[in-house]
Parts: sequence; structure tokens; C-alpha cells
Amino acid sequence: MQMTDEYDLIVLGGGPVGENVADRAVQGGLTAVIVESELVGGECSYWACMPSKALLRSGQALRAARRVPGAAEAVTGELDVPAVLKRRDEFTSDWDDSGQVDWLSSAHIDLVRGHGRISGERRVTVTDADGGERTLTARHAVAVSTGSDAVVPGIPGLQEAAPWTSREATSAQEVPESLIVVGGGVVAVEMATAFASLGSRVTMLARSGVLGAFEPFAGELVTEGLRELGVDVRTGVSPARVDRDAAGVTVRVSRDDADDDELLADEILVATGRSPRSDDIGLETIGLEPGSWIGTDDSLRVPGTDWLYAVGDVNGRAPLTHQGKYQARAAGDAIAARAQGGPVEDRAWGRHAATADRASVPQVVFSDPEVASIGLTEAAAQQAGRRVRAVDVEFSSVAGASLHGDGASGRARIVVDEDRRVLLGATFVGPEVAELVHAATVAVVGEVPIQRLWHAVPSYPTVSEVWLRLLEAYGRDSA
Ligand SMILES: Cc1cc2nc3c(=O)[nH]c(=O)nc-3n(C[C@H](O)[C@H](O)[C@H](O)COP(=O)(O)OP(=O)(O)OC[C@H]3O[C@@H](n4cnc5c(N)ncnc54)[C@H](O)[C@@H]3O)c2cc1C
Ligand SMILES: NC(=O)c1ccc[n+]([C@@H]2O[C@H](COP(=O)([O-])OP(=O)(O)OC[C@H]3O[C@@H](n4cnc5c(N)ncnc54)[C@H](O)[C@@H]3O)[C@@H](O)[C@H]2O)c1
Repeated sequence: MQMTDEYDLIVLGGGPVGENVADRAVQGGLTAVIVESELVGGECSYWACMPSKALLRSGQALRAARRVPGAAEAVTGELDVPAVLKRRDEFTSDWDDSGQVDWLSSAHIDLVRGHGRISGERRVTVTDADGGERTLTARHAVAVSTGSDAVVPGIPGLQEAAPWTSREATSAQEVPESLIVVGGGVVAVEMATAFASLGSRVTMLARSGVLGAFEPFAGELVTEGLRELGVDVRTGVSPARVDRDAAGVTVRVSRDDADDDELLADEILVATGRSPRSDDIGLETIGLEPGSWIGTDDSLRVPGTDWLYAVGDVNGRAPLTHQGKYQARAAGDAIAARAQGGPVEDRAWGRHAATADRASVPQVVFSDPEVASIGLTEAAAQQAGRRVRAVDVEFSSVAGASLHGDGASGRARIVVDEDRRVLLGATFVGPEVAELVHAATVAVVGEVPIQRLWHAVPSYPTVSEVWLRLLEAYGRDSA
């Protein structure tokens, strides 16, 4: 039997982003329903951010202790792998979403389980696990927050070899003796770090280098760190053919500068980017291209419509959980404001605009050394036509960093807009620099003048004193 339900807002996809769109709209006085086909909480909670960071954290803590004499002597063993995997399972609640479902009901958001497809303007048809259909109607808006999937490139034999993607890597119940990682981006780096720490022999095939989207020194220092962990990092190479048999996975590797090579491993992980989960959500019923990233304006509304929003990974603006949730706050509030005929502040930096997506996105790569960045790299700023100066300092010049752990190494860079004397970007690469980036985010988003930053005094002796070293390297006007 077909049932029809009416809500102010229908959210397609209950990941971190969809949950927040619905929550903001409900807090703004609307009714909302989330349609979810797998687990409420999405990729981030079960197969991405949380399990990957849980897999990484124990190795990081162990290495941090080994850098401090006194503590180092007390650490005599290696990682307890079953304990690491158990802690990871706790963070994913054993892939059970009842905690998140309880949160939805406490936030007065309805949940319909099943695969949702847009079936016309302001309409979503949901097919449940038994094939039953239910059509929901939105009085005001539909928000698509269906996320993204791992891309598996068309390398001969790869699909048939059933490779791991980030899903299998983050939910692995056993650690393979050997692992080939294809890719040199964030997933490849983090998973190579995690599995090397857990005892796998890891080979990384990074066709176009490591962490190419960051400042060049980030890729260089992270490559050194991976090699210290025992990872065989090969750049300028990519798989030409993959085969799996009882012995494992064989990868024929072609090199830019030498003959082909053959590698054998227990598993292969493909970490070669993401594609939008928009191929089977009914976009064709409203004249949009299935399988495409869904473009939006800064209030996350799809141009040419007054009811359709695309929020989070699926719009391709900044595929990170924190940035998707930021978009969700803007979109949920904008949907509520428009529904009630209230003012919509969608100008740059207004309440209903995701302005920071354009050039103020922070990101942390939980490698060893960690990489923490915000805003534009020097090259990206130059490409954008800005007149910039970049200054670098080494962490070895920071007393707090040396106290934190012996052999403190790493580098920080700020990119300064020479016309406006404000920061456009900052990058920190070093042990445990993740918490340094938020100060830089405030400086970039707040467009704090360099001269005022001299008055933001970092405490002595903390790692944050790197800020003072950076300002000294940039120089201070004498008059
Ligand atoms: C290995 C890995 C590690 C990561 N680590 C980090 C990190 O440390 N920090 C960070 O900021 N970002 C990280 N990311 C990125 C982060 O996971 C994504 O940016 C985030 O999950 C996007 O949230 P979302 O809600 O847009 O999509 P998702 O989390 O993918 O959620 C989408 C939801 O929609 C549902 N859905 C899809 N289609 C339908 C449909 N037709 N009907 C009903 N439901 C549907 C899905 O089942 C899913 O629950 C990581 C990504 C990966 C792969
Ligand atoms: N800590 C974090 O914030 C975090 C962690 C993991 C993932 N993420 C997000 O998840 C998304 C996906 O990450 P990712 O690492 O999969 O993508 P990515 O775009 O960061 O990296 C893709 C890598 O694959 C390589 N590649 C692409 N096609 C290839 C091919 N055919 N053969 C060989 N190599 C190929 C690219 O050169 C690149 O090195 C990113 O947007 C990232 O920001 C974030």
C-alpha cells in the first residue's frame, strides 16, 4: 500500500551533514524527515573519520611516548592490535546506529529507512528493504546529502580482484601481513600510516606524488615519515594490471622511468578519490544529470530551483565532515528563513552562506608527522592572482616543540597577502600539530592584520610559539 506523508523538509541521506540540515531546520520551527538507506551517522561515523582516527591514535600515542626519555623506557612493547581494533569497534558502536537514531528522535526529526529517489518537484519516493514504496512530499524543501563513494579506477583486473576501498580498510577485522595502497592522497597516507603501525608491510603507489594538494614540503616530510615507519613509498608509478589468486594479489606496476615491476601482497587498497552518490537518486526526474556533483549557490540551493538544496560531499565544494556540517548550518537556517518569509543573509560571511568553503577550509591529515592546513597554499594564492609572500620556520627553533618530544622536526608556513597584510593560508607539519590549525583558521577567516597578530602572544613554552617565530621571519614594520 502507498502512503503519502508531508513534511516541511525532506533530507535525503542521514550522514553527519543531513543530520545537521534537519536539526537546524527543526530548531528554526520546521518539521523534517531524514531518509536513510544504511546507517544513520553515514560514512564518517562508520567507515571514514571515526574508525580511521581510532586506528591511527594508538600508534601516534606510542610514538609520542617514545620521543620523551623517561616515558620511552617505560614503553617496552609494540601495539596491542586486538585492543586497537576493539577500541575502533567501540567508536563505530559495532556498526549499530541505535544511538544516532535515539538522537534523531530527541531532536524531533523523523526517520524513514530505505533508498530515496526524487520523484518530481518536492517529492521523494522511498523503497524499503522489502521493496515497499512510500512517497514523501515537502512543503518547502528537499536537501540532498547523500555523500560520496570511493572511486575504483578502470585498471585491468582491479574490479575482479575485489580490492579494499576505505570501507574495508576502516572496518578490517584482521591486519593483512602485506598491503599495497594505490594513491597518494589523504586516505592513502592515513591508511598506510595506520596499517604500518599495526604491523603490515605496506607499499604505497603514489602516481603523482604524496599529498599533492598541500604545500610541497608536507608531501616531502610525510613521505620521510612513512619511510621511517617502514612503508615502501613509490612515486611516479601506477598499477597496470591486478590479479588475485589463492596466494594474494599480484600487481604489475608500470614506472615512468624504468621497466615494469611485479608486486605481491595479501591485500590491495584503492584510495584514488571520491565520486558523488547521485547516480540513483532520481535527478533525471527534475532535469539534472545523474552521477554528477550537484552545484549550488553559497546558501547551498541548486540554481534554477527554489526548493532543492545539495549539502556536504555530494556538492563537491569541500568534502570534509566539518565543512559539510558548516554548510548544513547555513542551509538548514536558510531553508527555515525562506519557509517563514524571514530575512535571508546569503551575502559573503552572512549567516546563510557557506563562504569559508571558497578559500578558508581547514584540514588535518593524521599522518606522522601530522599535517594541518587552512586556506590557500602559496601556489594556489599565486594562481588566484594574489601578490603573496610565504615565510617558513622549522619546529626545531621552537622551545615548546623540543620539550614536547626529542628531535622535534617539522615546518610551518604562512602565506601573507602583501596588499592587505593578512594571512591567506597556513600549513603546519610536525608531531601533533592538529590543534595548532584553529588559531590559524581564526586569523584567516577573521582577516586579522599581521600587525595585530603580534599582540596575540603565545604562551611560553608551548608549540604555539611557532606563531611568534613565523611573525619574526615575516618581519615587523619598524615605524
Ligand atoms: C577514510 C576516510 C576518512 C575520512 N576522514 C575524515 C576526517 O578525519 N575528517 C573529515 O573532516 N573528513 C573526513 N573524511 C571525509 C568525510 O567522511 C566526509 O566528508 C563526510 O562523511 C561527508 O558527510 P555527508 O553527510 O555529506 O556524507 P556521508 O557521510 O557519506 O553520508 C551520506 C548518507 O546518505 C545515505 N544515502 C546515500 N544515498 C541515499 C539514498 N538514495 N537514500 C537514502 N540514503 C542515502 C548514506 O547511506 C549515508 O548514510 C574521510 C573520508 C574517508 C573516506
Ligand atoms: N583527515 C581528513 O581530513 C581526511 C581523511 C581521509 C579522507 N578525507 C577526504 O576524503 C576524500 C577522499 O580522499 P582520497 O585520498 O581518496 O582522495 P584524494 O583526492 O585526496 O587523493 C586521490 C589520490 O589518488 C591518486 N589517483 C587518482 N586516480 C588514480 C589512478 N587511476 N591510479 C593511481 N592513482 C590515482 C591521485 O593522484 C591522488 O594521489 C578527500 O576529499 C579527503 O579530503 C579527509
